[in-house]
Formats: sequence, C-alpha cells, structure tokens
Amino acid sequence: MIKVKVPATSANLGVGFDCMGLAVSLYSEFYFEENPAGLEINGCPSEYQNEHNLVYQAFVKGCKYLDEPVPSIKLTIASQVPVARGLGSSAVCITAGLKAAGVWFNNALSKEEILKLAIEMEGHPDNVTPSIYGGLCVTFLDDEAGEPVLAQYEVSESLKFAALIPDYPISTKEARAVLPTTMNYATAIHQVSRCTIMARALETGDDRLLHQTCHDLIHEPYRAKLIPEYGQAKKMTEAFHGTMYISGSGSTLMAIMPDQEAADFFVAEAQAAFPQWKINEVAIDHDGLQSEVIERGEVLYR
Ligand SMILES: Nc1ncnc2c1ncn2[C@@H]1O[C@H](COP(=O)(O)OP(=O)(O)O)[C@@H](O)[C@H]1O
Ligand SMILES: N[C@@H](CCOP(=O)(O)O)C(=O)O
Repeated sequence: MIKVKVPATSANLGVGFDCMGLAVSLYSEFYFEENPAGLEINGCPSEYQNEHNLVYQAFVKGCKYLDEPVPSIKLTIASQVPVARGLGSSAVCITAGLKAAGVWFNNALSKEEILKLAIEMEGHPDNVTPSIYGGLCVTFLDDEAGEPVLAQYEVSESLKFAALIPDYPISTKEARAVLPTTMNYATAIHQVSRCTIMARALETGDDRLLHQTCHDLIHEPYRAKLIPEYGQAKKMTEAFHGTMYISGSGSTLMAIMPDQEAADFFVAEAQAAFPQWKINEVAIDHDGLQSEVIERGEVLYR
C-alpha cells in the first residue's frame, strides 16, 4: 500500500497572484492499494467516488506519462483540507495522485516532473508548488521551454498565521470568472513592487512592512464581493495589528499576526464574531508532499 500525505496551501499570499503560495499544517492522507475487483474510492463525498475523482485522474495522468498500464486500485482518502475554501484541496488531490503513480512504478517521477504535470492539471503553479515542496514558494513558467522556475523563501518564525474558514464554499472556477481580463501599467507596477518587498517582509517578520505591502489590486477587490464578511474580518485583523488577505481564491481569509500573543487573542475574538466558521492558527509546513510504502502494517520505505 502507498500512503501519500500532502499539506494544504494558502495561495496568492496577498500580492502574489498566481505565483506565490505557502504550505500550511492541514493535511490530507491518501492510501493507494491494488484492487483487482476494480476502482473503489472511499473517504470523500459520494460525487467524487468515481473515475472522475481528481486524485484518480492525476494518478491516471502519472501512469500515462510513464507509459505504464493504469493499475486497478482502491483509494482511501482522509482529509483535513476543506473543499473549495481557498486552501488548495484541488492541488492536494492532484499532487497526491501524481506522486502515487510515481511511487507505484519504482519512484519513476521526480519532484520536477510532478510539478510540471500538476501545473498542467491545475492551470496555475501557486498552490501545487508549496504542496510538493513545502514552505513559501514563488513559481513561474519559463517563457521558452514552459518549464517551472521556482524559488523558496524563509518566513520569520515570529509571524503567526490564522485561517478564518467560512461555512460556505467558493469554487476557484467561479472566483476566476469574476476577474477582469486586462490591467493597466499603474496596477502592474503597484503589484510587482509590493510583491517583491512583501517577500522581504515575510522573511524578516517586519509586520509594518508586511501591512504596507500586502495590498492586492489584481484579485481581492473583485473577490471580496463574494465574501460578505471580508470588511469586518479585515477590520478585526487590523485591530490586532495583523494583515489579512484572501487565501487562494477564497472563501478562507488568512490573517498574519505579528506574534503569538496577538494571534491567540485574535483567534478567540474572531471565533466569537464568526461562530459558524472554523478558525485555526496554522503552522508553516516545511516538508511538502511525503510518501510511504507500507506492507503488513510496516513502513518499507519513504
Ligand atoms: N477529496 C476529494 N476527492 C476528489 N476531488 C476533490 C476532493 N477534494 C477536492 N476535490 C476537487 O477539487 C475541487 C475544488 O477545487 P477548487 O475549486 O480549486 O477549490 P480549492 O482548491 O480552493 O479547495 C472540487 O470541486 C473537486 O473537483
Ligand atoms: N491563484 C489561484 C489560486 C487558487 O487557489 P485555491 O486554493 O483556491 O485552489 C487563484 O487565485 O485563482
């Protein structure tokens, strides 16, 4: 049996639309076993328990890329990552399926190959890269070869992340449909300058600089309208000297707090204000995608 564990992600990270993302400590686990009786999928909503399942689709893509026959499998999913909440559930499914295909055929897929195939499936790299590599990642596709180019950045340990997860979904497809198709020079300059300096603010833990730089003009103004509580949550975050952005395509709002004390007070206050939401501090995941081959309850190799 192959076990794959993948962290959730917080993509865009304010001003890093479609390029910057962070792996966070909510995990999904996937178990792949041979099942001669045919495809069987458990542990996810019934609408995903068929051959269209995204994890299975990615597994098939990996097998085909390797030119190997698609094995008949039982797939069991145990997920902490909520669906359509901007925490990368689709990226998690895709990277897990690809990784399992690689492991199934003697670790035949490198991380770089998994990344390239995952971007093809997801359409943008900002959530799949951190789900594979962990930490804070920035990625773009090379103009000529179309190869992913990535850099990893440090995040100061003093900064604390609190995920405000609403009780309603927003699908990435719908959230992309509300975006304009063009932007002007002034907006591009605003965004590029802030994104570059925000990476430094995250590295140094400079919460004032973080607040100055984390001001997106590319997607948040349009998507905030899909989250009625956006303004209230932002005000509350700022009252605790934090900085808030829409995680991925929403609906989760991510607050970056300057220290542990502020994070603890903020989480309690936010939970009282939004009793139906799940509000958790999340740590940064530094490991990314992990796999194990297990036989008779024993881990044979990782
Ligand atoms: N456990 C799962 N099994 C199969 N597909 C899943 C699972 N979790 C998420 N998905 C797929 O991912 C989609 C949600 O992705 P998306 O709209 O990008 O939101 P997000 O990635 O922010 O959670 C679902 O509609 C479904 O297709
Ligand atoms: N850059 C993408 C990120 C989507 O992330 P997800 O976690 O919501 O899947 C976008 O903003 O559309």
